Amino acid sequence: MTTTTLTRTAARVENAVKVYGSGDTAVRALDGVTVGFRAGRFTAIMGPSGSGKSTLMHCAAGLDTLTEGSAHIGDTELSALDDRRLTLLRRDRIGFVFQAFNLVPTLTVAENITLPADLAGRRPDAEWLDALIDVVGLRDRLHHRPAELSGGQQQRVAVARAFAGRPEVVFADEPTGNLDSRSGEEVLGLLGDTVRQTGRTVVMVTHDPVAAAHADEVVFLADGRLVDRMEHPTADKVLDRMKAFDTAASRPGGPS
Ligand SMILES: Nc1ncnc2c1ncn2[C@@H]1O[C@H](COP(=O)(O)OP(=O)(O)OP(=O)(O)O)[C@@H](O)[C@H]1O
Repeated sequence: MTTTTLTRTAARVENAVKVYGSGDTAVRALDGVTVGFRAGRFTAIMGPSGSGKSTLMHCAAGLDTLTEGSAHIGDTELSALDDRRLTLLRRDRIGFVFQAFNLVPTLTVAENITLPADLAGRRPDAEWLDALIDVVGLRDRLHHRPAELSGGQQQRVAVARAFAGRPEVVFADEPTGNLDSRSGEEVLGLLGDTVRQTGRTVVMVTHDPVAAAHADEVVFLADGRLVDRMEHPTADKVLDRMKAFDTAASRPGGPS
């Protein structure tokens, strides 16, 4: 039994293979990845460009399907769900933050945050929302529209929206990609604070060692394979590990 199966995981994939295309042009974006994302923690997925980070996130979150293997949110195996139930699972149990903030420009900050719940016909938990608004520091902006906010503030709204429904896991794909470094730091600090203050789970794809250093743990992909995990990362340690991808010793199947 591996550590992964002994620890409670909010999301996991087992023997995940993803092949895009077919024949001569087929790309094996995931090549047998088994990884669990621990509940109540902030995990970063790192790796060189094209290593399969976004593919892993999309398949783990039910935005895309695996070619082989399985993906689970909690105890639910995603391939067992039809399209309708998968849509409901994404809506009810997962939050998303993307590089583009994806806010609705005609709605206020408050309306954007509660939009998923409103669309689902659910009343958001008022106490939870109230606490969340303080964590993201948007109380004095609730009646503004996205265009009246800075990029960093808009991404804070997207973070609040992702957590508003108390999801089991929030997936973030390069959430600071459109932000200057200071705003990026704020959003990353916010993701970490939200995890630590609320016990929620975040899985973030990034190629930036400074961003990864905000996480509790980093998992490293190379050539579609999981090659390492690192607890308590620092930017320097992550950068050093990334540099090692160029050496033969770090290649899958190579000496460790
Ligand atoms: N829709 C697609 N069709 C064909 N190939 C794809 C598709 N999406 C990704 N790929 C390929 O799969 C591999 C993994 O891509 P992926 O986007 O998951 O990597 P990544 O680590 O997130 O890269 P980056 O850091 O550059 O965003 C790459 O070779 C990519 O070109």
